[in-house]
Amino acid sequence: TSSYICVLSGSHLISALAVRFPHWRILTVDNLQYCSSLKNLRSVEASSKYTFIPGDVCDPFLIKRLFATEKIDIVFHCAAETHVENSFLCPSRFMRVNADGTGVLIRAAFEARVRRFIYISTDEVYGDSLEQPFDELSPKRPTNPYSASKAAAENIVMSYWMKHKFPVLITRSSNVYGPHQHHEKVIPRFLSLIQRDQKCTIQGSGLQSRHFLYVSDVTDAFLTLMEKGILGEIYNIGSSFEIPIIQLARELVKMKVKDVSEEALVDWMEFVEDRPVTELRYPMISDKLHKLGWRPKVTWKEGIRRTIQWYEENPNYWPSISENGEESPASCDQTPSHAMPYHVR
Ligand SMILES: Cc1cn([C@H]2C[C@H](O)[C@@H](COP(=O)(O)OP(=O)(O)O[C@H]3O[C@H](CO)[C@@H](O)[C@H](O)[C@H]3O)O2)c(=O)[nH]c1=O
Repeated sequence: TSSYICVLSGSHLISALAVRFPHWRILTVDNLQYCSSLKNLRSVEASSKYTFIPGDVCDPFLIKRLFATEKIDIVFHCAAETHVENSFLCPSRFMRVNADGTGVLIRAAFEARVRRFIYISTDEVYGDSLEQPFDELSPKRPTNPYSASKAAAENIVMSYWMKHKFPVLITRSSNVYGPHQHHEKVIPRFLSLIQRDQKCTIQGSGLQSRHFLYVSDVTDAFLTLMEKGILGEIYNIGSSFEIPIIQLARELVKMKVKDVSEEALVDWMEFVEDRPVTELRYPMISDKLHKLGWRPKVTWKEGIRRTIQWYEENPNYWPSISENGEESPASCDQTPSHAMPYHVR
């Protein structure tokens, strides 16, 4: 039988669902912010099973109407403000989109008796750890406004499970990379900079490390959880591939620049101001998900090869990083239209 599935953002997931379940109807809601693009959905746009709805997860009228008019069985909630640096500039916007938006969505989904509500969260809710890896029972200790807003959203989702046994699942994944990703994230950013003969902008010492997962492995994990995940549970989606950021820059330069010598590598790095909080590493144990049969399939070597090739073939996919190598911070000073004039005495 065909199901009705609603995905809030998450273009790779939508493409994977369309391939795996060709009879399902897929609805997507996305407000097409600077870091998303309709081009990411080219593989599904012609399908009669697929509908794109431009809109905002924070819009209760739109979201309520959506659930009232469509018979939705499954929700994947990937809509979020995601960039840690921006979250220090616009903390309230992160709370509004990530926490309030989740509240709007889960209430509508609950009232419509959705069969599964899968919330896509992050390893950053644990805060960082130098030694001890996190499992799903580790406490949440977010250290930036982004992860704080994701932790708040998780709590809202869990409260619907605890109070109503509304069928929720939560995922927490490591850093994702692969084609299409906006160049605010470190791998596409370094690749785009190197491609333009510019230096990799290393924040702080570059000794902080990240675990990277190729995007198709993450969508596989989402599908595994949709089919086999235990309701009310949280699942880590981790990777054993960990690399310090400075080493990442070195590797990417070596892959992109022909015959570059070891000594010349340093000329490709520019050390820039660190973030307000340096999160050193996010080690995770993913045994719970492994028990459901999921394992990452794409090696770093293969994943980065595909990624590099994609960025070389699509150099102008995103508007380019500005000349000085910095992107303008997302603006967060929009005044609500109903705001009262404020006079300083
Ligand atoms: C863009 C950029 C980043 N970095 C560093 C900062 C971080 O230590 C590391 C990774 O940065 P980002 O690619 O922005 O990713 P990070 O802050 O880890 O967060 C990502 O990964 C998280 C999962 O851990 C997601 O929940 C977030 O939404 C996602 O943005 O690279 C640089 O040194 N230079 C850069 O230009």
